[in-house]
Amino acid sequence: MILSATASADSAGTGWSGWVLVVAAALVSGLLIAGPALRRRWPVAWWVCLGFPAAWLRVVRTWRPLMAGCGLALSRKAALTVVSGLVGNGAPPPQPRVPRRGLIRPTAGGFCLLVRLLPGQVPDDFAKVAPAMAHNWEVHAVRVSESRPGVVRIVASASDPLKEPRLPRQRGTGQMLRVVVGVLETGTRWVMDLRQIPHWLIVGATRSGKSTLINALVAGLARQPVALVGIDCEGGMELSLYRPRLSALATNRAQAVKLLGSLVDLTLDRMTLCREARVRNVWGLPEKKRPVPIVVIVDELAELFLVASRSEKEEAQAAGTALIRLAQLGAALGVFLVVAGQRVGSDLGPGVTALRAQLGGRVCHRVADPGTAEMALGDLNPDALHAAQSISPEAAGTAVLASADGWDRARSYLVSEEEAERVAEEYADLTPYLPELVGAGEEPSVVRLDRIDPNDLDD
Ligand SMILES: Nc1ncnc2c1ncn2[C@@H]1O[C@H](COP(=O)(O)OP(=O)(O)OP(=O)(O)O)[C@@H](O)[C@H]1O
Repeated sequence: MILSATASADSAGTGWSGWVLVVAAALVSGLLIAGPALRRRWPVAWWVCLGFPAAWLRVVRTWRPLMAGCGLALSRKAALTVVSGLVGNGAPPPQPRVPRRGLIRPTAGGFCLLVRLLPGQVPDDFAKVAPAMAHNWEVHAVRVSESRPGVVRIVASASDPLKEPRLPRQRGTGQMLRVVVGVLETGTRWVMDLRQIPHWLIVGATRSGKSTLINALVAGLARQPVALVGIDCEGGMELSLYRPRLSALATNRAQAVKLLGSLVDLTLDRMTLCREARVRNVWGLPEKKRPVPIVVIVDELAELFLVASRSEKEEAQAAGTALIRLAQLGAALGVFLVVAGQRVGSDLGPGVTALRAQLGGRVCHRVADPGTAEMALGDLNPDALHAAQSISPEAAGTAVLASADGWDRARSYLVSEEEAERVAEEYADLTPYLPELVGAGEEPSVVRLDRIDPNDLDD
């Protein structure tokens, strides 16, 4: 009786495990068949279900031979080898030591892991063999950075996230002055955060993607309670698109000098306000008293600095000095600069290098001359220079970003001029009235937009 009960339980158990095996096999084969379609339609789901487990297996399987092949394994002490040879009676000598790796964690479009360095190794030793790792693990790219002393972080991207960056459904970050403008090579969002890095220099040859990036930035900022001011000395051809959402726009250098002068005065007034309230920046002021943040967008820096005749020299110097003062004072007083240019070099004028030093955020698209890439990235991160110089013309919108913290490759979302224009029109009601710029507005072609009744604001 007992025997027959055990036998029936056994057969039931086999039945269950059989079914589990069949279902698992069906699931795996279904996933394999639907794999390519799944990858196209839901890349993250594909990566989690199929891509990551396969990559995990490859890393685990190849870690030791890869480290040995790349010269990152350390052979055991000679004495130990001799002793093991004597004791082990001809047994194979002990394996060389390889760097210890931590857990392999999945990311949105790849995986990352931490690796402890062996004695005598530096992070550069790993950075040099990153291409070998990428080939071995069959991933698009591998980046190596120092995580903390003695430990490196290896980040692998399975495919190139910059190939076709998809516009996310929600582009806002919910925070003021932070805009998601594109995607980073690591698969994460590229956030331009003006509170963290207040001033930016964006360079790139013609058709490299500067305007598209500015479109993405403006489309994000236009929805926020901030003032946008444009300086476009090429007759306003680029920035006049956002005209309904701009609090002021200068379309030639004479107007730009006037507008920049007014902005410097406004900044000095804010300084007095902060001093009287005994706070160190506008963010320390009570919300009701806090002045509206102003983002000044300068398109084509060279137009401000270039001098064709002697008479223009003074104007160019005045524009340069005002920009530098704004950059120096603005961050704490709620004035932010985004300066774009095709060619930025010290030959434009003595103020350019001083201005560059104040623009902490750098974005370098494909450039026509190495000097501009050097100007944008060279002083912060020489490693980024090579990456910037290898951007191809087909990859418009791709850029190298650098700040004091490091560098990244990224690509902006393709926000067309029509889309930017539509957003500017839609949010025109949010355009703040800036009485301080009234002086600059006296020139007929400096546009001042009194979209908001100042009395409403006072309430
Ligand atoms: N992020 C992107 N993704 C895909 N295509 C892009 C991207 N950025 C730019 N492009 C393509 O490149 C073209 C030129 O871009 P854009 O007008 O931004 O260049 P630009 O550097 O401002 O040029 P210019 O200095 O001549 O005004 C766009 O019309 C678009 O087709």
